[in-house]
This record gives sequence, structure tokens and C-alpha cells, in this order.
Amino acid sequence: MLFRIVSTRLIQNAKFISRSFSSTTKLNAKVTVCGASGGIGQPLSLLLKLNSRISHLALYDIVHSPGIAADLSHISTKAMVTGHLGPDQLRAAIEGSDVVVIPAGVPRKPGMTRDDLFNTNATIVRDLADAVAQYSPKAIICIISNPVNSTVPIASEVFKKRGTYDPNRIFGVSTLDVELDVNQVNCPVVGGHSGVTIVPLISQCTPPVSFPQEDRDKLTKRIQNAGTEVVEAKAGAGSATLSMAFAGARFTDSMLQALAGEEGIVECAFVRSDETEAKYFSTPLLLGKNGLDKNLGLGKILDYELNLIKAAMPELKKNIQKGEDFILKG
Ligand SMILES: NC(=O)c1ccc[n+]([C@@H]2O[C@H](COP(=O)([O-])OP(=O)(O)OC[C@H]3O[C@@H](n4cnc5c(N)ncnc54)[C@H](O)[C@@H]3O)[C@@H](O)[C@H]2O)c1
Ligand SMILES: O=C(O)C[C@H](O)C(=O)O
Repeated sequence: MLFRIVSTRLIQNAKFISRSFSSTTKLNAKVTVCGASGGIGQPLSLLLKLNSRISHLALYDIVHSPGIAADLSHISTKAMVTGHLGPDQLRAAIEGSDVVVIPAGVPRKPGMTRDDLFNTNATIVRDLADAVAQYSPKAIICIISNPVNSTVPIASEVFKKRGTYDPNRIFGVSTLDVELDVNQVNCPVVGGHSGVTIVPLISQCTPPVSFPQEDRDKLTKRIQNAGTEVVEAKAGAGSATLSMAFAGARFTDSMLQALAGEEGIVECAFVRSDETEAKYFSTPLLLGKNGLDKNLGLGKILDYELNLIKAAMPELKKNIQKGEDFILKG
């Protein structure tokens, strides 16, 4: 059990690394990282600088971004790196972007829920999403900033206000919950991205695994608590950064592959959804040239997993409503 949790937070996927170093599908994408100077932003930007599908990497933050950009530009890979500091330079960072990744905002300290970050991060994500909606409305947005259950609805409402909303282009990155192991073990994790709203579908693991019910229950709770374990271990110094950077780089690479026309690219992410009674929900998604191509839905699940989804609904719906209200009534 420990193996699964440990490897969940340390995503190591040799296939991802090799495919992003030397892609066969050509794409000269501009990717913008908003929050590029942070604990996630810096290693994420480093990994993206190594991605041969990217020709322009734009780094935006309210601190230090020119320095981070100068540093990364000394790595001899294809992508040109530009640094953009503060709101006056946000437009230049975003204009012409194919993919905008957002890890901007504060992380948790021990004892906090992701929802406790709402007051600070809602405004940050609102303003960044508004810039994307104006200056690069066709870009794919990958939102890492918590609480993801609310920041994705916030971005969606901002785009609606600007008249540029396309639900197939706004993703909450829940990749960190999903990937399990170096040896290609994969388990879809559906629902949202906090506590009980994180629902691992252990019955759909590949290769298949089988557990007594008691162990299945323990493992499920441990996966739901995996982010909190890191927050506690970091003891006030933040939440997962390096594993999230890898997860974010992997999700971005999958998106770039799909945009370049590769077929069969599937990732779980938190998106506008009709799969359950929650308006936004994470499930396996087939990605395509325009972002979300087809929602692959929940598939066949156990009654135990169905009950987890039912238990997630009140909190998930509350988080979503809170995000929508922030824009609609704010
Ligand atoms: N989705 C996930 O699975 C997942 C995993 C880990 C962390 N997170 C979340 O990611 C976020 C970032 O975490 P971190 O550890 O990198 O935090 P951090 O504090 O190390 O970095 C955040 C960065 O955002 C920047 N920033 C703040 N306001 C900004 C603005 N208006 N515009 C642009 N940049 C701005 C800061 O200057 C800083 O560089 C947090 O909200 C955290 O909860 C999500
Ligand atoms: O736990 C956190 O606050 C950060 C992130 O959501 C995670 O799952 O690691």
C-alpha cells in the first residue's frame, strides 16, 4: 500500500520524459506559465524547457520571473524563454499562447483545507483567466492553483463574461492524483481535487489489482489524504511542488501531443461535465486538436465507488457554486 501512495506523489514516468525530449509529432507551441517563480512554477518551467514541442516558453510572475527566464535560457534546448514581470507585462506573456498553465497562488500550511486558500487564490485565478480570455481566448488553460474544485468554475465564469467560453479548453489539473508507478500502473481518479471529492477507481486499475474490502477502504482514504501528507511533512513550507511540477509537465505534454494531432491521448482532469449531478467533474478524457475531444466517463464501477461519488457530491457542488458565485455575485 505504501508503495502506491509513495509512488503516487513521486510520479516517475520514463515514457513521458523520453517522449517530451524527442517528440515525433511536430508542434512549435507557445506555452505560458503563470506563477513561474514559485515552488511548482520553477521546476515546471525547467521541465517544459526540455520539451521539444515548445518553441516559446513565457514565464509570468509578480516576482523574479526575468531572473528565472535568464537562468533557463542558458539551457541548450529549442524553446526561447521570455520573462514577464507584473500586470503590465501579462498581456505579452499570454498573447499567442497555445497553452497557459497556472500554478499561481498560495499553497496550504498544516491544518488548512484547500478551500481555506479560496480568499487569496480566487482573485489571482480570476485576473489571470481574464487576461487569457482577452488576449489568447483560444488557448488551453491548465489550472493547478487550489482549490481546483472552485478555481476551474471561476475561470469558466470569467470566460463566459468575456464571451469566449469553450468548456473543452479549461482543465483543472488533477494528474497528481492519478499516476501510480514507474511500471505503468495506472488508476483513474475521478471527482474533484480535495478530501472526499477525490475518488480513486481502484476497480479500474491497470494492470488489475484485487484487495479485501478493508484494504480497499484504507487505500482509498490514503489516496484522498495524499496531498495533506505532503503538507504535514513539509511542516509549514508549503505543499507538493516537485511531484506537481512533474504532473503539470506531463499533463501539458499530453495536451501538446493531442494538439499536434496524436491520437489516443487520455488524461484525467477536472472539467465541465454532464457525467454526474456536479457541473464539473474529473474523469478520463480523450484529448484532441481542440482540447477535450470526448469525455470517457466513469465506466463500470463498484457500488463502493458509486457510494464514494455520492458522498463527494455535497462538498463538490458547494465548492463549484462558491467559485461561480465569486464571479457572478462578486
Ligand atoms: N492541482 C494540484 O494537484 C496541486 C498540487 C500542488 C499544489 N497546488 C497548488 O498550486 C498553487 C501554487 O503552489 P506553490 O507551492 O507553487 O506555491 P508558491 O507560493 O511556491 O508559488 C506561487 C507563485 O505564484 C506567484 N503569484 C502570486 N500571485 C500571482 C499573480 N497574481 N500572478 C502571477 N503569479 C502570482 C507567487 O509570486 C509565487 O511565485 C497553490 O495554490 C497550491 O495549493 C495544486
Ligand atoms: O495538498 C495540497 O494542498 C496541494 C495539492 O492539492 C496536492 O494534492 O498535493
